[in-house]
Amino acid sequence: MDLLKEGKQHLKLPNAEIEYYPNFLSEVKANRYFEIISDETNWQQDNIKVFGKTYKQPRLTGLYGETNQPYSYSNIIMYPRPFTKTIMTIKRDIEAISNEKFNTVLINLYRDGNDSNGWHGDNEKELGMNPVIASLSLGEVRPFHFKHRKLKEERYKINLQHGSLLLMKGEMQHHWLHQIAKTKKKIDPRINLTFRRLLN
Ligand SMILES: O=C(O)CCC(=O)C(=O)O
Ligand SMILES: [Fe+2]
Repeated sequence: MDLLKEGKQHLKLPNAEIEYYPNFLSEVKANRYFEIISDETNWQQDNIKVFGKTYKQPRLTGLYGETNQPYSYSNIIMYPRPFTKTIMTIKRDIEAISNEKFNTVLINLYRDGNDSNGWHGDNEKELGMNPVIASLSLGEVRPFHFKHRKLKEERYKINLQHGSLLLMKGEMQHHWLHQIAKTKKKIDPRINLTFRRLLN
């Protein structure tokens, strides 16, 4: 029985396509990857500027890539480290299921409910037109909110499960915004890996 296929959910929305695999990784594999990625990632906390004021980004991040091409977003420039063995293995499995190729991964660590990722689209120039972004979630379940920039009734939420894979496709990054909101609840850490393909 093909559990991955069985668990696949496909959402066709105006200007976006989403595929969600709630059980992409087994519980055992997801637990193991959570531990390895927590330990091996060279976590950094950058400063971000919001309306001229400087703040610490409300989460820790790490960037890994095939090339040494930097990635910049929200006035931050990140320089990649080479892929680790674990990241290569995860990347291979995500490429197999998605039929896409990725050369960069941005890793986020949300230490608790105070950590977040504000409304944004991953629409940086170096990702090109209609990028496919593959997002793997490990650890605490957090709601992923997304809303259309213009069609106000188009707002949704997916609770991203431990070991799940979310593929964002089509025009989504140009027409929609997404976020991981803060919460007052006492929650455990969550790690998210977003695989991307940077054009050179
Ligand atoms: O943590 C997530 O699920 C989303 C991360 C994200 O949107 C990003 O890194 O661009
Ligand atoms: Fe994003």
